[in-house]
Amino acid sequence: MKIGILGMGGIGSFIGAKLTKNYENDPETDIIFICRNATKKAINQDGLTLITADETLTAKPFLTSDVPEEIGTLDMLILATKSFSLAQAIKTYQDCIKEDTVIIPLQNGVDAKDIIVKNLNHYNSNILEGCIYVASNIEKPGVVKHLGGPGKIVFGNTDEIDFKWVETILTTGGLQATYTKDIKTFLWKKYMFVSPVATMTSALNIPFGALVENAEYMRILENMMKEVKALANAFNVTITDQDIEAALGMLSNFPYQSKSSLQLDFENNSPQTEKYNLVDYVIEQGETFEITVDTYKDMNKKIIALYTT
Ligand SMILES: NC(=O)C1=CN([C@@H]2O[C@H](COP(=O)(O)OP(=O)(O)OC[C@H]3O[C@@H](n4cnc5c(N)ncnc54)[C@H](OP(=O)(O)O)[C@@H]3O)[C@@H](O)[C@H]2O)C=CC1
Ligand SMILES: CC(C)(CO)C(=O)C(=O)O
Repeated sequence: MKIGILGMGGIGSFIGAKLTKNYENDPETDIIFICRNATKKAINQDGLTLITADETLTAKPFLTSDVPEEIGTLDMLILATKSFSLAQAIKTYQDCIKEDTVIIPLQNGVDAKDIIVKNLNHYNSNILEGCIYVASNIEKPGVVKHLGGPGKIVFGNTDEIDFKWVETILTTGGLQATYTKDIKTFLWKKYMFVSPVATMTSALNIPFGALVENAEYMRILENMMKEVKALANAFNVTITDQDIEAALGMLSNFPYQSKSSLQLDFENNSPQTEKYNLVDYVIEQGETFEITVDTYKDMNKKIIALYTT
């Protein structure tokens, strides 16, 4: 089995280090890190380092490459780029994907599968959907720190094909992974937390703790969650008021100074951010389905004023 991980940043490295360590003595399983430039150079030189609270793992994969011919065709491809890199990444590694390659995207968002389908030049019935519950960031190329969260992967599909066997491959590889046919609900529930929190903390330029301690901010956040709930319903996914309560409560589990990755990307003047997937997508789909997303529109105006003038 040839497993490729595309994008060796916070998420890809968390997954890649564990899979490599757990499959290092298995001659039948090759783990391939698909990365480029400084990351590729650092991993080739020193291996990939994952720093966790309990241990520091150094992993040397079967292959580190950004050359499709060298990578060859893959049996499984885990997509761990940011959302804005997904379309180009699929186009670049098109030849590594055969008809039955199992593809698992883990981006924050609900449209990764649509992006893959749009950019793959052939039919593939094995494009799954997924998400990961973790906080893991690049310290420097080839060195990644697991900051918290269980690292649990939830993945699945909604058609009749059974991919339970993929769960066994991932768990044998040292990952917490759960296969579900209800993946849309998981994706939307995660989105219903990540998107409003990222949008609001970016728009107001405040850490998570400053949201929690302000009742008016929490009321606005709840409105945004309700707007996502309405949108999920338009996609035939049920989000309940209890889910919203739980999401609001979850915010207090983060340290006061926590910031969303969207906010950090704005602060760091990153050339690209996930704003489209986390903010604009809700507004765009709201308009398509004629769902009121006024709170999102207000916050979007603030984001534009704060970061693009
Ligand atoms: N980090 C986290 O804790 C969490 C992140 N997420 C989500 O997971 C996704 C990934 O996030 P994260 O890991 O933080 O992102 P990072 O920016 O840390 O990593 C993305 C990596 O993808 C690489 N990449 C992009 N395009 C290509 C390409 N064509 N070929 C090879 N490598 C490529 C980038 O490399 P390069 O530098 O060369 O461009 C970079 O190393 C996002 O959607 C995020 O929202 C979800 C939960 C938590
Ligand atoms: C909001 C958070 C920290 C939740 O995991 C996240 O995933 C992000 O900032 O992208």
